[in-house]
Amino acid sequence: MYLFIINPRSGGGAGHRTWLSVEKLLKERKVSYESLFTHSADEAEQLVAERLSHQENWTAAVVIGGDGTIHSVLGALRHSRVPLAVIPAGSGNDTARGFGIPLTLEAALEVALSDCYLESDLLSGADGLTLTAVASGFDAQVSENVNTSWYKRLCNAIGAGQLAFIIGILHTLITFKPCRVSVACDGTEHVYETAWLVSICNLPNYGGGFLICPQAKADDGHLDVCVVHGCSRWQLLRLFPTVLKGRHVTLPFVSMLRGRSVAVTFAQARHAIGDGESLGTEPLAVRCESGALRVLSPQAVSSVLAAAGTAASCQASG
Ligand SMILES: Nc1ncnc2c1ncn2[C@@H]1O[C@H](COP(=O)(O)OP(=O)(O)OP(=O)(O)O)[C@@H](O)[C@H]1O
Repeated sequence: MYLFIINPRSGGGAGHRTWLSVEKLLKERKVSYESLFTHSADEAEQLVAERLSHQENWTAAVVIGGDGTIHSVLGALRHSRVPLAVIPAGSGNDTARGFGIPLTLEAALEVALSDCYLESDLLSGADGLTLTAVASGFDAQVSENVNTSWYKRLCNAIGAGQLAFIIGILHTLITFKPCRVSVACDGTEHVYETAWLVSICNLPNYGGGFLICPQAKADDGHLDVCVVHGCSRWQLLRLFPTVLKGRHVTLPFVSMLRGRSVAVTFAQARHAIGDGESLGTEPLAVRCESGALRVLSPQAVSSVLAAAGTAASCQASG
């Protein structure tokens, strides 16, 4: 039995439209399912936990929505052994990209109905769980600005979600000021005097496909950290095209760190986001919860083929 969790307003209404098409395909294929429409993150966490506890035989929990919708059910799915599947219907869809899940409905549904999952790490902090990345500083401010903007709705309406982030970057570049930050990685402190951003990543990408930590792997038991510091506004602007390909990592004003626990304290209050959702402006303390969430992903197939004993599995369909 599959549990479909639908956020009808993700992607500016794409969630609802996607569900109508998916439901048709499920009926054609005679797949057993239950559906759950959710209207807020809090409601979703509670309803999903209730549904999962009512019966034992869930094959997967399939989210139709964007990164925020997936974020809302992490607490309910963590350690449940019910795998998460994703049919992307958001504007950024970074979770889907990071797990190699196709962005087209039919192909994503094939993955959701398959049985190959990765045992993904989760980022755990005072504000709960995050799957993709906890970002603080400039890019969190971009997200805050985009999420409260008129241009996000317009870009979603014309199917150009990524364009909203580009507009948001330019908007934030004019107003944001860098400041001192302390980043403690597995207890070792690194201090940067004029820091723009600190990103703690489980997946390589966020912000609609930017490869901020290109070497990050969901199932490696580590967090990858990118710090951008000591550069001018103009250098920061020129950095963004390089991030699309992950080529920024060798620049002199980019520092990459790695660890299992990361604490970030800015000298001035700075916004943070997890999976694109606001985490407020308090200092961050994030640790890696190894293999805490099963995720149905095409990457699991290659992991299984590549090495025995990897944190991935393909089982007979039930
Ligand atoms: N389970 C949920 N049901 C309904 N609304 C939710 C749920 N989880 C989060 N939300 C709210 O809906 C908003 C939009 O959802 P979501 O983030 O999935 O889509 P998006 O913003 O269009 O895409 P993306 O996050 O991929 O850019 C969230 O920012 C949050 O405010």
